[in-house]
Amino acid sequence: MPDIVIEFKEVTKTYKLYKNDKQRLLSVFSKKIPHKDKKAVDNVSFKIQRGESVALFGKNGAGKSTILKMITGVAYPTQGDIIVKGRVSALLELTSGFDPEFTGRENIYLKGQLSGMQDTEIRDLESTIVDFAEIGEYIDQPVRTYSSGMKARLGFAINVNINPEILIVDEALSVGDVAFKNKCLNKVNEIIEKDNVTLLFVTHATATAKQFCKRGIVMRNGKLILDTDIDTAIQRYEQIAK
Ligand SMILES: Nc1ncnc2c1ncn2[C@@H]1O[C@H](COP(=O)(O)OP(=O)(O)OP(=O)(O)O)[C@@H](O)[C@H]1O
Repeated sequence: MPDIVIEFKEVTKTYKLYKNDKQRLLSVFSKKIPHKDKKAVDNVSFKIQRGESVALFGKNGAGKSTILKMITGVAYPTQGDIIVKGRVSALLELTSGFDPEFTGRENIYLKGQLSGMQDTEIRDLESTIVDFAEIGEYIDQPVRTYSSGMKARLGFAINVNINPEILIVDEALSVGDVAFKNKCLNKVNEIIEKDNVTLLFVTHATATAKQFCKRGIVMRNGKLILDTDIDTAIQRYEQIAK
């Protein structure tokens, strides 16, 4: 029996578009406010097995981020079912979820707890995370005093070191300088080389996708149009992206 860790079953996500914010607010009280429906994800089904590395391709607005948001639980499907098994680490919005008044070190505990870890487990990883982030004495300063690059470094350091079972990487991942970026890429490589770690990678950079993934899913206007080996997926994506 294949060990499926992510499954989308006929998933649709519809956003309601209102004329303006006032109309959007009024819609909370009345169902009669005029709006247009936008299907960001349209009847999408796929299964990803434990240990697979899958690239998700599509032009701007194809529905990739919406899929990731539903996997991480930030957005919910309007129709269909989603099954996600295991600890998800999303290298997406690295700077979100920090409490600005807490120090970097305290935020390590905060994020660890939110990921379902015990304090003892977090304590064991604390020095690894601090060393990885390379933000020096700022680790004991409140996060509100950090530059955006420092926040991203700490966010990345936490997310990759909490032993994720499912790793979600967005190409928007540009954390700090070249040296740190290379360190991040090496770390992602190291994680996905472990058996049993599943990778979902969203990118427009087909060469990088090929480096990490064997399978590719191509999205267009919210629909899944192809789910196949990485070479065929890249070929198709390059055709539609022209
Ligand atoms: N909160 C929202 N309200 C209304 N429409 C939305 C919302 N979020 C996304 N959309 C729309 O849904 C569609 C899919 O968006 P999504 O962000 O998933 O695309 P994407 O493939 O990730 O694009 P990109 O490569 O630009 O990040 C787009 O047309 C977008 O405008």
